[in-house]
Amino acid sequence: MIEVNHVYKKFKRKQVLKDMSFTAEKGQITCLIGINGAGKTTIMKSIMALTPIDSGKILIDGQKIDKNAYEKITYIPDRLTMLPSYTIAQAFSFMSDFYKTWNEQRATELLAFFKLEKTEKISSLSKGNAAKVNLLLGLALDVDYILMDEPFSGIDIFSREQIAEVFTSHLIENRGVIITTHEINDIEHLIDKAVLIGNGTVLKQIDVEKTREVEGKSVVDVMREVYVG
Ligand SMILES: Nc1ncnc2c1ncn2[C@@H]1O[C@H](COP(=O)(O)OP(=O)(O)OP(=O)(O)O)[C@@H](O)[C@H]1O
Repeated sequence: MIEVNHVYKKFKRKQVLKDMSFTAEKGQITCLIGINGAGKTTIMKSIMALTPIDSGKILIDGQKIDKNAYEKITYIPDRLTMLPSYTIAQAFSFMSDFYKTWNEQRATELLAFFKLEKTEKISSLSKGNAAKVNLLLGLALDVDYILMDEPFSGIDIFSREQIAEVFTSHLIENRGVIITTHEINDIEHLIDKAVLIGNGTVLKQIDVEKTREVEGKSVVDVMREVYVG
């Protein structure tokens, strides 16, 4: 489990995270929802210890993140950071050299799933295909937790559907996934938990299935109550 406990973070005088607390379970997809600037990326980077927090505690399976934790967790940023001159094949060998947890077989499986060719150059990928390669490079690591920043952002409906399919496949099973979005519609049916963020804090955590069954409400219904009032 990832536990975020009473986390505070300021950038200069701006309090970006204020008493932020939530959990994300293994085997579940947790979605952080909030408008632009709500602090979603900051919390992801804080979980990865890429951004130092001012106070509070973040635990991964009960442990503070250290260099060994990087074999357990990975962060997929909102854009592909691989060298543009690389082909996908070169990106694969870079990942294999760099990460002990790289799983070439899974990478090849994902490549076929996304109908991409290893000979394609990163610089010539369309936006949607670049998003798929970005996701692929993260998903091909044998880690327990995957953090994804806006995996559906700015890509067409067919690519979104294809990416959504990955979320329901064995490629995700048993792993803990945290994704951020400000567009819930595409993924409401895929997620187990929604964490509604506003003003740097958690306004509400929703068990999606329970809320649907017991209260008859969708995530969007609850969002309307929380954000619109
Ligand atoms: N390195 C930084 N230095 C100064 N301010 C920062 C830094 N990183 C983030 N911020 C500020 O922190 C706030 C939260 O940013 P963050 O990127 O976490 O939001 P977000 O919810 O991910 O937004 P978006 O949906 O637009 O990606 C913003 O006001 C942003 O300007």
